[in-house]
Amino acid sequence: MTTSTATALSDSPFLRACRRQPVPHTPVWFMRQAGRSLPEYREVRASIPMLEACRRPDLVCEVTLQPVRRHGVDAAIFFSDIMVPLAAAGVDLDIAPGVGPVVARPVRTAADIDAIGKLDGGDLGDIAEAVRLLCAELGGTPLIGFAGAPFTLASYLIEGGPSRTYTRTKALMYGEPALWHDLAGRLAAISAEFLRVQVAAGASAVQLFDSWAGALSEADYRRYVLPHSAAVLASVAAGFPDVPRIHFGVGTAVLLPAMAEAGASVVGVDWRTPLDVASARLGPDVAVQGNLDPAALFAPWPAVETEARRVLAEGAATPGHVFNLGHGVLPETDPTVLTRLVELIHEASRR
Ligand SMILES: Cc1c2[nH]c(c1CCC(=O)O)Cc1[nH]c(c(CCC(=O)O)c1C)Cc1[nH]c(c(CCC(=O)O)c1C)Cc1[nH]c(c(C)c1CCC(=O)O)C2
Repeated sequence: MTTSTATALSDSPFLRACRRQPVPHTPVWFMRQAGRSLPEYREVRASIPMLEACRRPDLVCEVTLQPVRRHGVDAAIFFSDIMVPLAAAGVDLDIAPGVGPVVARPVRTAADIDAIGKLDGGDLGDIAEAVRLLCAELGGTPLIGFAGAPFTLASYLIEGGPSRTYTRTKALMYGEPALWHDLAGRLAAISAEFLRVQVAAGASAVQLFDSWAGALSEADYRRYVLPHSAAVLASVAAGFPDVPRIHFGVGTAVLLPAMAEAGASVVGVDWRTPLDVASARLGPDVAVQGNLDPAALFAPWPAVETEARRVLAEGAATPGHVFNLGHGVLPETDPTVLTRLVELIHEASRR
């Protein structure tokens, strides 16, 4: 990387906001900005299964760049899936269209847990290659690397697929805590390695997705989950102290302080909690990311604008704000609304 690229990156509004430094405008990117809302994405993916697409550096690079070109967002997020490192560690799984992750043999016993392999960075050469290609193309635009957090990953492995109630996951957690901690510890090591490979290859920040942690009480989160997510974030902090760590989940109003304590520099907030309220709970040393309701993008533009301006105003009352949705872009979203939203955020927050 040239010195001027390194300076441009370090001075980028996204990384400055993560560090709670003054910014020329509020940075904005969208979870799932690369994906089915874009016709150019659907064209590239037409005949290629998701997990295969994730292992092709040229394709990952193209798809990651699509929303940066189209919307002018302030950061790219690496195109992959939270299940990719588990597949690389030998778990037999698929990503079924319209369903999500499906695990061939759900993990329920000590033997199942023992069968989960270790992830060796050497198995992720194509991931590192894709990150390097991307960083060269992105120049001064930061790339966010990501991984799934142990609870969210465990829920897919134990349930065998998506779940609304997490009954088997919780049954293992409450009923066999030693097995639970063994599994969560292994998943933490896999996620940490996935993040390490992305950052070592050039990613400027990381996001740990604990999308489904909101299913837990604060006490259970602290007891069964926090130590494992903290291990993932600590491993990034130890290797790359200057790389911001974003920690995100849905329905986490009561978990926000614990999610920060796990070692986050930025906490992602869904639309249920106003950003100023979230920030008051998180304190002055943590930035916030969010939190426009993804469903609000289906309203007529004046209503989208009103909601976006409210989020900006609430974000302005925090130590640092990265504008985002409260969860991922829904596949049916009109991409022209996303472009218009980026323009609005940049203009309305210009200082
Ligand atoms: C829920 C889900 C998973 N995996 C999948 C689903 C969706 C099921 C469906 O709607 O058909 C499958 C999946 N994952 C991804 C795709 C392709 C892109 C798309 O269709 O939009 C597809 C089809 C990309 C992804 N999957 C993920 C990313 C990275 C993060 C991002 O872009 O924001 C991408 C590009 C990460 C991911 N992957 C998963 C979770 C829980 C997360 C964390 C983020 C979240 O809560 O939504 C599991």
